[in-house]
Amino acid sequence: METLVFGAGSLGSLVGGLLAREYDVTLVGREDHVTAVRESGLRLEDGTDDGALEGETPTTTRPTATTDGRNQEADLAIVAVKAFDTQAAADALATGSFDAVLSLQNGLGNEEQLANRLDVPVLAGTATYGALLRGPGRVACTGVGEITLGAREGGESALADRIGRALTAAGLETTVATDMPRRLWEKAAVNAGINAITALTATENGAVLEAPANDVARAATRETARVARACDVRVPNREALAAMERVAEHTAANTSSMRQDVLAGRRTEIDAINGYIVDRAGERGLEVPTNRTLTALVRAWERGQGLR
Ligand SMILES: NC(=O)C1=CN([C@@H]2O[C@H](COP(=O)(O)OP(=O)(O)OC[C@H]3O[C@@H](n4cnc5c(N)ncnc54)[C@H](OP(=O)(O)O)[C@@H]3O)[C@@H](O)[C@H]2O)C=CC1
Ligand SMILES: CC(C)(CO)C(=O)C(=O)O
Repeated sequence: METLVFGAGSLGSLVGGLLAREYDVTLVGREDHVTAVRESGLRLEDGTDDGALEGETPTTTRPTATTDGRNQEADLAIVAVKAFDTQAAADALATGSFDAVLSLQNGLGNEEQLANRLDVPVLAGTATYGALLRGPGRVACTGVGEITLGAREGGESALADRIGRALTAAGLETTVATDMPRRLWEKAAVNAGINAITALTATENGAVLEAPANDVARAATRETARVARACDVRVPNREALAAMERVAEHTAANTSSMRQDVLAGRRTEIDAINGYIVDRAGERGLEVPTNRTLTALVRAWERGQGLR
């Protein structure tokens, strides 16, 4: 399975590096990383606390690497850019030729943007692997998780089954799911409850389990589940709240991706998480005051940094 990974940052380099043990992989990334990969290969390192990858890493794989994502050809294109770069990725991929495109991004609306621009099937996906680009040509797996993928509208998909088998054969933990809309919305409900709050309050994920942040996190999660149902995706409040608190408990000592972005002075994925929920709620005449406030505050921070 020839694979193009569009967005060779942390997640894209990890997934691309793991796949390159088995398949021809092309990474589309930035200059310094691409140069390092071309010169010395891509080094995969074990960044897990418990040495979960010991024995398999460090290892060096040799994917092809380029800074130009236009006019590429592959069986599969995996999109691993931040959500605010999805449209640019779609525009570049539209100049190439692929049998399928798979998003592994966080947030909502990425698959829709890709599908609106591309003539090939777009699959939905999520990744619970932890990845960190430690420097040019060096990526660490900070947590072994899994990739879940399937038809973006839900239901059976022979294409998703085929890609799922190929990812599994390359040693990636993979699940093919028939309920991707529910999974994406539930993940968004988790992120809506954790990411912006921890970014704004400079706390670790576990903080949302305790007063006074817990009320705000639960309100954001409940609002998200309500909007999901208004979009015909069945996400009961009880399940969304349980998922948010389960993830916060399991990752209590972790720094959320949005807090990491804020700490690094980078643009966040607020538009694809709380912001997306505000937009869908607005279209349906629903009030989502908690998500609206969190979105406004994170956008105000981004504006203050000159990031938007
Ligand atoms: N990291 C993780 O552990 C996980 C991440 N995710 C999700 O995966 C997605 C990617 O996250 P992550 O890997 O952390 O993000 P990164 O910012 O590390 O990776 C994205 C990379 O793509 C590059 N890029 C963007 N546009 C282009 C382009 N047109 N051409 C070439 N390179 C480009 C970026 O460069 P530049 O920064 O210079 O623009 C960056 O290096 C997000 O949606 C995230 O939420 C999901 C699960 C786990
Ligand atoms: C699940 C969670 C909240 C883990 O930190 C995450 O997905 C993120 O930080 O973006």
